[in-house]
Amino acid sequence: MLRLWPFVRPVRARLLGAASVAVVASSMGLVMPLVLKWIVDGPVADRDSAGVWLGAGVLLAVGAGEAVLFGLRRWLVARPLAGVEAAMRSALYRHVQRLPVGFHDRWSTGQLLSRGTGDLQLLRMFLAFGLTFLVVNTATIAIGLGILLTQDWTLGLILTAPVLPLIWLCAVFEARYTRAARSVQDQTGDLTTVVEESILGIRVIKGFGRHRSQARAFQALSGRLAAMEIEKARLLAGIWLVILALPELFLGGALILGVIQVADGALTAGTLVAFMTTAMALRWPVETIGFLLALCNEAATATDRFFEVMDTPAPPELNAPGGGADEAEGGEGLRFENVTFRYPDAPPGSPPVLDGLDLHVRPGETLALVGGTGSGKTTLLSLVPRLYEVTGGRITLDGTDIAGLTREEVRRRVAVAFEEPTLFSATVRENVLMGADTPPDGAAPDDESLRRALRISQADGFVGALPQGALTQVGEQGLSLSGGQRQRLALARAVVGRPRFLVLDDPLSALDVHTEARVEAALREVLAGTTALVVAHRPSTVQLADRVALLSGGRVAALGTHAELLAGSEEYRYLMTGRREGVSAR
Ligand SMILES: Nc1ncnc2c1ncn2[C@@H]1O[C@H](COP(=O)(O)OP(=O)(O)OP(=O)(O)O)[C@@H](O)[C@H]1O
Repeated sequence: MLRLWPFVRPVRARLLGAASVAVVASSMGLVMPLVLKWIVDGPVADRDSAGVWLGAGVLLAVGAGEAVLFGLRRWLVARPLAGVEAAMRSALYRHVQRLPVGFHDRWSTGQLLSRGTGDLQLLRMFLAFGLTFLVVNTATIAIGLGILLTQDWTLGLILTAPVLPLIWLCAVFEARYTRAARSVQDQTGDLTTVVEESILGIRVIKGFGRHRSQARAFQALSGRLAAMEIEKARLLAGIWLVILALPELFLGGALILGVIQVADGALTAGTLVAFMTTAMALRWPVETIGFLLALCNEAATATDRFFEVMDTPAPPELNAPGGGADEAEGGEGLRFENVTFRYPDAPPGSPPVLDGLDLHVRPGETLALVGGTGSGKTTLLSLVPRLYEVTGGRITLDGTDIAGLTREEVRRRVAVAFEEPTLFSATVRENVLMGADTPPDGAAPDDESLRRALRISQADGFVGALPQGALTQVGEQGLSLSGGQRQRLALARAVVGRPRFLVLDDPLSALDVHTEARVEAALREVLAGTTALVVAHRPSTVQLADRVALLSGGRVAALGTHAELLAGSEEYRYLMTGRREGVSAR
């Protein structure tokens, strides 16, 4: 938990102030028994009613002072710690955004969500309350035991006796509770994933009438979580029982001994009252130790879970300072040289997806990539904007190795549109302009580029018919669009920045043939000046391209025009026409 220091550092003065105020407030609670002793042995014994009133007034003042100080403690930490939580959440979000796609392949959304919400809330609670009171209660117990020992050392020793066994029991409890807390927090993440997936996949669940079995599966998972929570509660109840009962037994023993001493005249009644009230005042700090230890454990687990994500190394922002720029303007196009790629989480021994692949897309050329399902087309495309890093070989943009360019530079030159179009909860305009360079502060938003991009992707018609045109909110919290409409907006996003390189993964798969033909006609205008690599499944999409590459066995198995490949490659013919015998290319 010491690793939280960089986040806590900015508020250290406030935290220290709050802890000091709380120690003073708690100690004021311990002054009360001393005032009581004075009242019993003094004014009560002397039947001095004015003295009793005075004593009562002092008690009231001490109580009010304690309340004000506890309020001050809360005021001191509430706002700064909300800031600490926000800063940690931002750091986590920033890091998750920077982590490579390979990380997101491995991690479930629910685990990331629960770490960014529940775990951080727990940490704030611990810092605001748990940490302070661990310090305050320890100090209060130490001061209280000191007072008890000075009032009557024999009775004091009896009350101090259970301290050592309690410490040992707490250590045993902590080890067990940590395991349970970790399991509960991990299972909460898994449950979040199930909720997220079933909401995203609600159409499939309903379509296959699986809502009952899905609900049963969810119930089983949440039942396991509940059982773990009960296990946690059982552990907490056990330690609480011991923490409550053991001191209570010794307190009873001290009371019997004290009464005997008072009867023998060895102790004043006031001292016994003060002793017992001090001991009672220590009950709350002792009782809460169990709860605080539990909170401390959960916070430690939350810290571990937070740093598990934060410790995953993100790729450096800059690989080669100064490498970049448009030094080879109008250069060599896009070149794959002996590219090999294997997914980081691929089963050991499995062949690489791409194996020594060579391909050259000439400047201004549009090259269609065709291949059987699972042949690695999407994988090859993902390597160009460096969503994954090549395992071997290199990829060059206009002669510059992309490994030597900053990711920012690569992504400025290369625009992408994937088959699964993702729209964010924002306006159409914001979704599309994500693909353009961010204008410098204060610059006018580029409406002309937006109109052009919407026209090329044939989206201007339906966007114009939306309730607020391009300013209509779409995405999860907005208007639902059809698959083809979403695909066209994703295509608009890819072309809006007039990129030099365009990488499209079957961008027209959801369109009807007429719309596809119109998009293709408009796309030709963009593709004329752009070097493009386009995954194609249908002959109509292939028509867009100058040449076609057939991907098979992790390499380019054939390269040529559509007609050449139809005539010369059986596999290509089969993919495009479903027939193996020769066909005449039209
Ligand atoms: N994130 C991943 N981790 C591990 N293996 C993956 C990952 N993504 C894809 N693969 C594997 O890599 C191979 C190539 O997948 P890819 O998606 O590139 O094929 P594709 O040619 O685009 O297929 P399709 O035409 O069906 O979209 C497949 O065997 C697939 O199982």
